[in-house]
Amino acid sequence: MKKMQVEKRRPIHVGEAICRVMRYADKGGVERVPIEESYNRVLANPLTATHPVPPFHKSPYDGYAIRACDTKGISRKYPRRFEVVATIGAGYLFNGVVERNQAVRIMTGAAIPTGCDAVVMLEKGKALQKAGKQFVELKHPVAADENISFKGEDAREGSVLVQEGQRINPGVTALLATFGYAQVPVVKKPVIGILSTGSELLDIGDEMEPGKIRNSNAAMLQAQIQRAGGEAVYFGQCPDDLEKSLKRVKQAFEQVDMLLTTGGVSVGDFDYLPVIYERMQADVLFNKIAMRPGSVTTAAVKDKKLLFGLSGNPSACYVGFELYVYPVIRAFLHSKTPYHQKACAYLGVSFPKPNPYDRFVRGSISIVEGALQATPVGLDKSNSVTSLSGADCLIMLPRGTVGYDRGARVTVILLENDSGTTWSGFKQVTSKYDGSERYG
Ligand SMILES: Nc1nc2c(c(=O)[nH]1)N[C@H]1C(S)=C(S)[C@@H](COP(=O)(O)OP(=O)(O)OC[C@H]3O[C@@H](n4cnc5c(N)ncnc54)[C@H](O)[C@@H]3O)O[C@H]1N2
Ligand code: MOO
Ligand SMILES: [Mg+2]
Repeated sequence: MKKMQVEKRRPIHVGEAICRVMRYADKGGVERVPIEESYNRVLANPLTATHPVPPFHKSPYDGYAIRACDTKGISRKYPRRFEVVATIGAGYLFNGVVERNQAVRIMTGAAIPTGCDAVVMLEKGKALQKAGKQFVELKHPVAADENISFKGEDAREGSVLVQEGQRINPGVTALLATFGYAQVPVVKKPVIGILSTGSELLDIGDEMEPGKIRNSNAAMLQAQIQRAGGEAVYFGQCPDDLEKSLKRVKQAFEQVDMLLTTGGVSVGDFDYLPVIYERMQADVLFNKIAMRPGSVTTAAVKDKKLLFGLSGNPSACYVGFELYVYPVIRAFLHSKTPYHQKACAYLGVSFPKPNPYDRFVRGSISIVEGALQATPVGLDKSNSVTSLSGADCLIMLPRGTVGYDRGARVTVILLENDSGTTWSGFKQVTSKYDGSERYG
C-alpha cells in the first residue's frame, strides 16, 4: 500500500543532475563490422594512412608523359616531335625508361614512367605516324612537375586522417576502403531498453477505447535513441501494477546497458517507479529537477548501470531524454563532445510569464535576416505531443522573476546537429535549489 502522505521532493539544478548521471557514463567496447554496415557507426580507433595516397606518382590527365627538359626552346614556330614508345592505361606500368625526345601515351590514373617528370594533355599534342612509328608533336614547353599527382600529396604515410570517436560518413568510408578495412573497428552501440508503464496504454495498432491512449513514448524514444547512435530494445508496456512492473523492470534491466522507463515516476497512487527502485535497492540519484517539462525525471543506479525513470508526459519524456540520456549515449560512443551543440538565437515570440524553473521550450530554428531565430512549436505543455514533431531545438529559458520578450537573446540546444560540445550548458550547482541560481 502507498502512504497517503505525499512525499515531498527536493528539486536539484539541471547542471547538478547532468553531473550526477555523467559520473556513471561508461565507454563502450569495440567490435568489428563489415564496411558495408559501418555507415553512421563510430570509429573505435584513429584511422592512420598505412601507405601514401596516391601510392605512386600518377597522371591526372589523359596525355603524354615526357621529360620536361626535352621541351626546352620549342614553340609554335619550332615544334618538336617525340617518339611515342608505349601506351599505358590506369593499372598498367611502363617497364622501360623514357629516353630523350621520347613520350609514353598515358591515361588518367596510370603511374608516371621512369624518366618522365611532366604530362602534356592529349589535346595539346598532335599525333603523327611515320614509317610505322608513332609520334606526337608539341608546340609548347612544359615545366618539370607539371601535371603530376605526386605520391603522398593527398596523405602522407603515418598521418592520422580521422580521429577515434568520429561518426563514419561516406567520406570516412572512402578512406576505410582506401586503406583496406573490409572489417571496421567500431564502438559498440549502447543497448538501451525501453519499458512503458501505464494501464491506459494501447499498442500502436490497437483501436481507440474510452479512457485509453496509444503509447507514443516508446516509439518516440526508440527514434531518439537511434538519432543519438544507440540501439533500442523495446520491452513492451505493462499496466500500473507494482509486482508485475517490478518483475518486468528487473528482467529488462538484466539485458541492457541502461534502461528507460516511461510513466509512473511522480507521486500518484499508481506511480510505482519510486517503490520499484527501493525494492531493487537501486540508488536514486535524483527524482526532482528544477526544470519544466521533465521535473519528475528520475535517475537511479544499480550495479553501476543507469535506470532512467522518464516522465509519462510526452514532452517531459522527450526533454528528459535529450538532457540526461543523450550525453550518456554519446559518451558511451567515445565522443569527447557528448552534449548537444548549442547556439545563440533571438526569441521569435514573447514569454511574459516568469518561471520558477528553467524552461525548455520545443522550438524550431530559422534564419531571419542572417541571424538565428528560435520559435516555439505547438502547445508548450509537458503533456503535449504535437509540439515535438516540428522541434529541432530546445529553447532554454532560465528561471527568473521576469519573462522574456520577443527578440531576447537565448541559448538553444540543437537537436539535429551531431557535432556535439563539451559544454553541458549548465553550471554544476550542488547547493540546494532555492530559485535564485541562474545557469551559465
Ligand atoms: N500531485 C502531483 N501531481 C503531478 C506532479 C506533481 O509534482 N504532483 N507532477 C506532474 C508532472 S510535472 C508530470 S511530468 C507528471 C508525470 O507523471 P508520471 O511520470 O508519473 O507519468 P504517469 O502518471 O504514468 O502519466 C502521466 C501522463 O502521461 C501519459 N502517458 C504515460 N505514458 C505514456 C506513453 N507511453 N505514451 C503517451 N502518453 C503517456 C499518461 O496517460 C498521463 O496523461 O505528473 C504530474 N502530476
Ligand atoms: O515533469 Mo513535468 O513535465 O515538469 O510537467
Ligand atoms: Mg503519474
